[in-house]
Order: sequence, then C-alpha cells, then structure tokens
Amino acid sequence: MSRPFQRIAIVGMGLIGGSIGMALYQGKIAEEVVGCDLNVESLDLALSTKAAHRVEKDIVKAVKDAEMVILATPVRTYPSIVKAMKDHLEVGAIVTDVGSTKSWVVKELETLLGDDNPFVGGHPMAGSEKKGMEGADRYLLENAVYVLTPHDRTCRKALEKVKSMVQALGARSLVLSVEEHDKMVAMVSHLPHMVAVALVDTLGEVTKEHPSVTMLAAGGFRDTTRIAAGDPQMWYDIACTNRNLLVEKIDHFQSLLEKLKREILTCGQTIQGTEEPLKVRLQKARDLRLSIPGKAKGLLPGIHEVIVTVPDRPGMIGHMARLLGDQGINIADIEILRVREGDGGTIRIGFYQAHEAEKALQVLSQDGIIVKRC
Ligand SMILES: NC(=O)C1=CN([C@@H]2O[C@H](COP(=O)(O)OP(=O)(O)OC[C@H]3O[C@@H](n4cnc5c(N)ncnc54)[C@H](O)[C@@H]3O)[C@@H](O)[C@H]2O)C=CC1
Ligand SMILES: O=C(O)C(=O)Cc1ccc(O)cc1
Repeated sequence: MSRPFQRIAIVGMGLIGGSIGMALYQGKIAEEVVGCDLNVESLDLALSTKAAHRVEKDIVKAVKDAEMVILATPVRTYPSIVKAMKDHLEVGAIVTDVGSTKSWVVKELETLLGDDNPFVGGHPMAGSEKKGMEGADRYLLENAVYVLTPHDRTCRKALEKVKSMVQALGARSLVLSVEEHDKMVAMVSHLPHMVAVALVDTLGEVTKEHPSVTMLAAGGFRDTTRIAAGDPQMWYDIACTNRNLLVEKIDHFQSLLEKLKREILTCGQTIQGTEEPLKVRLQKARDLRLSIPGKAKGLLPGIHEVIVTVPDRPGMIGHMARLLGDQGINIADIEILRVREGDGGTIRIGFYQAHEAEKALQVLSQDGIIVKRC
C-alpha cells in the first residue's frame, strides 16, 4: 500500500527529530526518511534505530527531492540551515519546524524562503530534559498537542499537508497565532525552566556553606527542577527568541513571589473574621494544581490511572497485561514508579476511559494483586 508521504528530510536527528523520524519510518508514514545532522554518531544511531532510511551530513544531498523538510535543531541555527538548503529544494517542497518559539522563527524563515517553498511553523508540546538521538522515542509525540502557527498568507495546501503529518504521528494539531503561542509557552514552558534554573543556582550557592545539602534534596526539589537539566544551547536560543514575553512573565512571577513573601512574614497575624492570606493562597494553589490533568501530554483530557504494588516475580507485568487484555481493557500508558530488588515495586497503569480503570481495578484485585485507583 502506498504511504502518505514519499520523501521527508529531517534536519537535526536529536531528541525531537529522531523521535519524529522513528514514528514516520516505523509507522510506515513515509517511503523514505532522510536524516541530516552534523554529528556522525547521531546519524549512525538514527540508522540503527530506524529513525531514518538514509542519512546525509550534507544538507544539499539531504533535502534533494524531499516533499517536506522538518527543521529540528536549536532555533537560532535555522537561518543558516535555510540559507544553505533553499536553492536546492524542490519547487513546492514544504518547510516546517519543531522549534519552541514561533514569532522570531516564522519572521526569519519566511523572509529567507521564497514563494516556491511554503513555510508552516510547528511546535510539538512534548519532550524531555534529555538531549540527542539517545533520548529519541517512537512514541514521544503520541497524543501530544502539536501547535501549528499559520497566518493569512500561509499556503492552505501546505498547512493541510503538515496537519496530516501531525495526525499520522498520533499527535493532535492545534492552530494558534504566533503571538498566542509565544505568550502561552512563555508561561507554561519558558518561565518554569528559568525558575528551575534559579532554584538549582540557589542550591549551588547554599552548597558552598552546607556541602551535604544536595543529600536532602528529596522529591519536591527534584520534581520542580528536572527540566533545568535540559540542553543549555536549546534554552539559550529559546530565551533569546522569546525575550520580551519571557521577561514579562518573570516580572509577573516576581511580583507574586513578593506577595507570598509578605504573606509569610505576617503569617499568624489573623484579622478576625477573615481567612489568613497565606492560607488562602496555599489552598488556591493546591486546588488549581490538582485540577491539571495528571499524566496527560499537553492539553489533552486526563488519563485514568491505577497504582499497582507488584511482587518481584518474573513475568508479573506480562501477567497483568494479559489479564487486562483478556478483558478487552486497553492500556494507554505504563510507568514503573519504584523498584526494590528482591522485594517488588509500584507501577502506574493509565487508561483512556474511567470505566477501563474501574474494570482494571476489579480484574487485578480479583487476581490477588494489590491495586488502588489514583
Ligand atoms: N527538547 C524538547 O523537549 C523539545 C524541543 N523542541 C525544539 O526542538 C528543537 C530540537 O530540540 P532537541 O531535539 O531537544 O535537541 P537535540 O539537541 O536533542 O537535537 C538537535 C540536533 O541538531 C543537531 N544540529 C545542531 N545544529 C545543526 C546544524 N546546523 N545542522 C544539522 N544538525 C544540527 C545536533 O547535532 C543535534 O543532534 C529545538 O528547536 C527545540 O526548541 C520542541 C519541543 C520539545
Ligand atoms: O521536559 C518537559 O517536561 C518539557 O516540557 C519539555 C519541553 C521542552 C521544550 C518545549 O518547547 C516543549 C517541551
């Protein structure tokens, strides 16, 4: 059967480019995926993990006869890449990207690409702090929100083609203006990253006085700072290309932190008949945080979960999967939370439907497995 795409070239076979390549190749979406990267080891890994049918270090060879080129390098590298490839693109070949910022990218690339090659800005809202082809995962973008940022002059045919690629990846496209996109990601992605960086920085300074403080850094510190381990070049490029909106959000955050500081300073000083401001704020934050869907990627509805305590017996996970499969219950997601060698561990199993989670609870507990809804 013929595949929806003939040849797609991906420039930057890293975490995101590699993951897209795997999904396009292994999901039989493109006849040929051509991977391009400056790093030869990434190209070798792309071949051996079926993220690309063919690899090229030379961008001109990589984009030859491609119907679509996906840019997946740090955003500030895009202009030089586009300059190097633009005279070698097929007329009508679509250029798209996965970059984390959009106003700067769309403006720069549309100026560089002529009318022969439509550009559609994109940004998959999934990823991790990992870097490179080593972290790539065929299912990384599955169910993720994938933002596309066309405008009035964007070629409709090109937009539809990119939408169909996003759908084939198992992601959900969401059309936003570049401004809406950059404002929202400044809040939900770029500000949290910089706050995580500042927290880690603070820890670094305190370490000078208390060298063993990192030993006390438990779940809370780890959860709130995981993203600070992200690639510095990528985040430098993001900060530079979304500077004003990010600074706006940092100001907003600072003013709330100031308020919080004042409320902490006056805590315990109750005014009769009113609830203490600090208590109100802590409660409001808890309620809002709990209302954000658990493991769902991006803006999708929440996944319904159960937590299972698994004894350390060979084949236990396979056994549970079989029990659920026999009842027609579809596992959406599975995650090992803790493992204790020789004792057991806990795993989280996610389902798309609440009734599937309820049924799983029943089926597993009837088999003597310790399981609870969460
Ligand atoms: N890391 C994440 O979670 C997410 C990243 N993004 C965006 O995706 C893009 C790629 O990020 P990652 O995949 O995380 O980075 P990465 O560091 O894993 O991969 C980037 C790859 O591009 C290659 N590269 C750099 N300059 C190049 C050039 N001039 N020509 C050819 N190859 C070049 C690097 O060797 C590397 O293999 C960035 O624009 C980022 O903003 C978007 C969503 C999530
Ligand atoms: O690691 C995480 O949780 C992320 O949120 C990763 C990420 C990084 C950059 C993006 O533009 C989008 C997603």
